[in-house]
Amino acid sequence: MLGVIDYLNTQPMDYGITERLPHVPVQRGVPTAINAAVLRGEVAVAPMSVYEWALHADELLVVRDFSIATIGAVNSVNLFSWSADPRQLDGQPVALTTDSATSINLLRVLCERHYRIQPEWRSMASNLDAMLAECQAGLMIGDKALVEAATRRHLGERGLPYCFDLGDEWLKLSGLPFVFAVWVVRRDQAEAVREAGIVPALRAAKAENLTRIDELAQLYAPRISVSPGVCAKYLRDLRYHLTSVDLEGLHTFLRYAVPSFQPSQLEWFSE
Ligand SMILES: C=C(O[C@@H]1C=C(C(=O)O)C=C[C@H]1O)C(=O)O
Repeated sequence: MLGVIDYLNTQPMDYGITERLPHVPVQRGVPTAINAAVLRGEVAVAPMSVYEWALHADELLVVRDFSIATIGAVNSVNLFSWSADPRQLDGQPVALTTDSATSINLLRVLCERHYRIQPEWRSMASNLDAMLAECQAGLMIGDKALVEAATRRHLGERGLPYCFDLGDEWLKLSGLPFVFAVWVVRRDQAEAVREAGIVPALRAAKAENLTRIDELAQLYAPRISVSPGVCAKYLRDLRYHLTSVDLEGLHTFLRYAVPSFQPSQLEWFSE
């Protein structure tokens, strides 16, 4: 079973994959749902939040050269806030989307090491109106965050919230790229994944789709009601590889976020 995160950012790996792998069942969902399906053993290969992978690295192999990553602005991991400076969120209620495992921990790291504040965290569904009615700020990810950042709505009487891109904030702290997700294979299902040819199919889809970004953007834009231009720029600004500088960013984040993780626990999936 293949897991797919139902966001625009995974389209370069996922578009056309059911035609390439007609006999492989696919499960779709938000990152936390796919993370849980992998850990339960229902899904053998999927993109996974790097935070969750690091907690379970001994059960999982990592596919070489696949990621959802950024250098600077990512455009879809945004802290919407009534405060003009994140430092003003000290002691304030801040909502964290239940869809994310990596980005919520990126915000925790930024608060600890960059802003030096301690907000009061609240887990909430990805609804910006509800988050900002209850809290001083709210973290959103994925398509909903992309749409909110592209449209910048006024919310009730308080008007337009400030918007901080966590890709940018991480670059300011570390000077490095940030890796949100890697593709993992369950160690106990690696042989079945190899036999089904899933990773070569993902690799072929990625190679072809990255040459057709405008087409992917045109097809996806109506689903989220933003322009194809916004979708195409979003896809072009993201990184889908795991080069040595991405790995440096990943290991730096994990040193802060998952101190028990050792880089030697990273084991590659052999194709
Ligand atoms: C950049 C993003 O990366 C995602 C963020 C994730 C997380 O925060 O756990 C997991 C998978 C990625 O799809 C995004 O979805 O906006």
